[in-house]
Amino acid sequence: MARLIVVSNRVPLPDEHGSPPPGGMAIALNAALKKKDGLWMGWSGEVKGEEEPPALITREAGGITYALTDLAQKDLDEYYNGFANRVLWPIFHCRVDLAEYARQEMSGYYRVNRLFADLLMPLLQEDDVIWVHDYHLIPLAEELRRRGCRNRIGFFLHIPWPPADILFTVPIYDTLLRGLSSYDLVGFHTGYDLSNFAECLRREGCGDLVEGGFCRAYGRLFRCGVFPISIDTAEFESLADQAARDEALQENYRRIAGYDVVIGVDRLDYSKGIDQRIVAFRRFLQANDHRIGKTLLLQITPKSRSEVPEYLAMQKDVAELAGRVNGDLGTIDWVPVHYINQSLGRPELAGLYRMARVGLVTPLRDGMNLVAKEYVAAQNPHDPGVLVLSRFAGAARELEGAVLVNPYDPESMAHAIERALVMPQDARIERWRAMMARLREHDVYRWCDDFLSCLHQAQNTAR
Ligand SMILES: O=P(O)(O)OC[C@H]1O[C@H](O[C@H]2O[C@H](CO)[C@@H](O)[C@H](O)[C@H]2O)[C@H](O)[C@@H](O)[C@@H]1O
Ligand SMILES: O=c1ccn([C@@H]2O[C@H](COP(=O)(O)OP(=O)(O)O)[C@@H](O)[C@H]2O)c(=O)[nH]1
Repeated sequence: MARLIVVSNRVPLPDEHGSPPPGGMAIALNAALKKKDGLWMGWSGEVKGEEEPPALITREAGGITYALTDLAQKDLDEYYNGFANRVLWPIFHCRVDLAEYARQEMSGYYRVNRLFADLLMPLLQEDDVIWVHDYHLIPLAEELRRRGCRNRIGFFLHIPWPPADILFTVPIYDTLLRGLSSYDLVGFHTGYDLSNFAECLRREGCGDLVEGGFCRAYGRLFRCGVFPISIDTAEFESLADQAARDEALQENYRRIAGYDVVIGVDRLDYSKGIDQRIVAFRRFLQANDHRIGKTLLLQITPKSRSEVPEYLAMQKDVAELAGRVNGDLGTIDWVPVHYINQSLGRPELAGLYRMARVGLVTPLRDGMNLVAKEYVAAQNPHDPGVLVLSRFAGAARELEGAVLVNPYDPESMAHAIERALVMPQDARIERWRAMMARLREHDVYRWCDDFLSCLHQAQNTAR
């Protein structure tokens, strides 16, 4: 049986009992890895001394082998905080204005990819199938091929692929495009991402899509496809049901239970449109006097990538904005914006999603956005809340029952919030059923199976 090797920057390690960590993708990949005697390789999350030689520490847990490497601070700064999160992340999210390109950081990015390839090569067996995840590791297949690797290698991009004129602002965009052509399958969340990718190849004159789900570029033929990631839908439904019956949890929520709750859940990231959302919520309150004192925005926002300057600046800006709205509009017994910088566990999130009458998911741009899907899966089928969703989230391509909004237009967002709050129950149920049918059929296990079966079919032209 061919083994499955998953490679990603972060590795979701199991807890001390060997259970997979929370997160639909981690659970689905864990299940696939267990079936296939698999191995998951990536960064340990630890920093090593500059002088310590690179090494892989392997450990077994729950039927899976984890192969982890520490990174030196310089590697982390240049590869993760630098090129990945100060060039690729902003540019792929169409924020050219925030990109800070430095040649040294780009070198660090390639150095860490070479390090991953060096460490992985000795572990590989002839029939292993390799699945590489995300923008941190675009060059990995090319590096593995250089070292003689002839295995099938798939790549999945979790963030959007940008339009050609935006990608071309990365000084080494052609190296990235060429790097992807070393894979046997390249997967995206949406058809828009795939067509942007193809447009980049065409404009560069180095390739195009060809019949049958293939792409020909840089002299190689490889598969390309659309694989929208999803959640463990059944698990989220059941977590929300349990939360609704959990007296301790309900007691915790007592203080907000009497209000109409509008919920936002996002990492503190500029791509998520959190400040635009707070501005829109303020407009909504100002335009709807009768909501004053009755409706609140519960914004759960764990801090993220705090070593990257743009993220650090955002921490201050969003906190100040929330404080200003509360200062201007709040009263002694009502705080309009509950802004929380903590990461909550899934059972608690599921309960809060269920309690909220509106899920406000308004990224400026997002690969998929799993929160949108979780909000839907957590609703009470007899009295569901309404999802207000940015048209620029990958999830908008699938969740047709959502109220779609333009996150750059605060007035239309304010209007959408009011529309969601007054929507009659039968309309809410109809919208929810359509979205839930999609999520039940296309859960994260389906995503994983679809990608892997396509990768198994992919003709390995490197063999
Ligand atoms: O690892 P971090 O730097 O802390 O960031 C967390 C993850 O953020 C990104 O998530 C993306 O993947 C989601 C699942 O496919 C998708 O729904 C979302 O739209 C994306 O933003 C990133 O791509 C991951 O690699 C990070 O681990
Ligand atoms: O306090 C929190 C906030 C978020 N999440 C989870 O983080 C994921 C966020 O994924 P999404 O695709 O929405 O965005 P990303 O952060 O990956 O860009 C979702 O599964 C959330 O349930 C969580 O577990 N606790």
